[in-house]
Amino acid sequence: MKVALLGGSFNPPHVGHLMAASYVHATQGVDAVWLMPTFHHPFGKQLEPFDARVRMCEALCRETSGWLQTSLVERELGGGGRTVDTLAYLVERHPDTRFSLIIGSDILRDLPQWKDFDRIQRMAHVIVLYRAGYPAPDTVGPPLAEVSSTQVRDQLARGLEPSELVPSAVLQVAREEGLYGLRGPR
Ligand SMILES: Nc1ncnc2c1ncn2[C@@H]1O[C@H](COP(=O)(O)OP(=O)(O)OP(=O)(O)O)[C@@H](O)[C@H]1O
Ligand SMILES: O=C(O)c1ccc[n+]([C@@H]2O[C@H](COP(=O)([O-])O)[C@@H](O)[C@H]2O)c1
Repeated sequence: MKVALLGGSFNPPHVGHLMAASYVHATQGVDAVWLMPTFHHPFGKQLEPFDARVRMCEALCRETSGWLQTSLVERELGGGGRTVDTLAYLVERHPDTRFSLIIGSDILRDLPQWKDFDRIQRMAHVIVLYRAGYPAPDTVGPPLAEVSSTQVRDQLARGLEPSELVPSAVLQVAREEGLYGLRGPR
C-alpha cells in the first residue's frame, strides 16, 4: 500500500487542497492520500478547534471516491506537531505501507525551521507541488490553484461567501460549527 500524506492546518480546507490531493493520486502512483490536520501547530498558529477542522476535512474527503481520508494521528500523538515525529510513528505503525509526504512549494522557505527534515527525507519520498505564486526548482507538475485558507478567512471576515474556493459541503460544516463568524445551518 502506498499512501501520500498531506499535513496542514486546514483552517479551512479549500479547493487547492482537493486539487493537490487529486493531482498526487492521479499521477504519483499512490493508493490513498491522507489529510493530516495539525493538532498543535509547531509554530504556534492559532487554529479553529481540531474536531471542527476534522469535520471539514471529512467533508472534503467525501468529494472523492474514497481514496482521500482524514487521519487523526496528530491528536493521537498529542506532542509538538513535528512532522518527523508523526512520520516515524506512522512508519512504525504501518510496516507494510510506503509513505510519501506532499508539501506545497510555499513551505520550502520554512524548511530550515522544521525539525529533522533530513530524517523525513529518509523515511518518505517528499513530493513538492508547485503552488501558484511560489515557483521553485524541482517541483512536480503544473502550478496548482491560487487559493489559500488565509484568502478564504479574509473573504469570510468581509462577509463574503467563498463558494468558489471552498466545497459547499465544507462551508456547510463551517456554518454548522459556527466557524469564522458564520452562523447556523442553512
Ligand atoms: N493552492 C494550493 N496549491 C498547492 N498546495 C497547496 C495549496 N494550498 C495549500 N497547499 C499545501 O497544503 C498544505 C497545507 O496547507 P494549509 O492547510 O496550511 O493551507 P494554506 O492555504 O497554506 O493555509 P494558510 O493560508 O492559513 O497558511 C501545505 O503543504 C501547502 O503548501
Ligand atoms: O515538522 C516541523 O518542524 C514542522 C514545522 C511547521 C509545519 N509543519 C507541518 O507542515 C504542514 C503544513 O503546515 P502549515 O503551517 O502550512 O499549515 C503541517 O502538517 C505542519 O504540521 C511541520
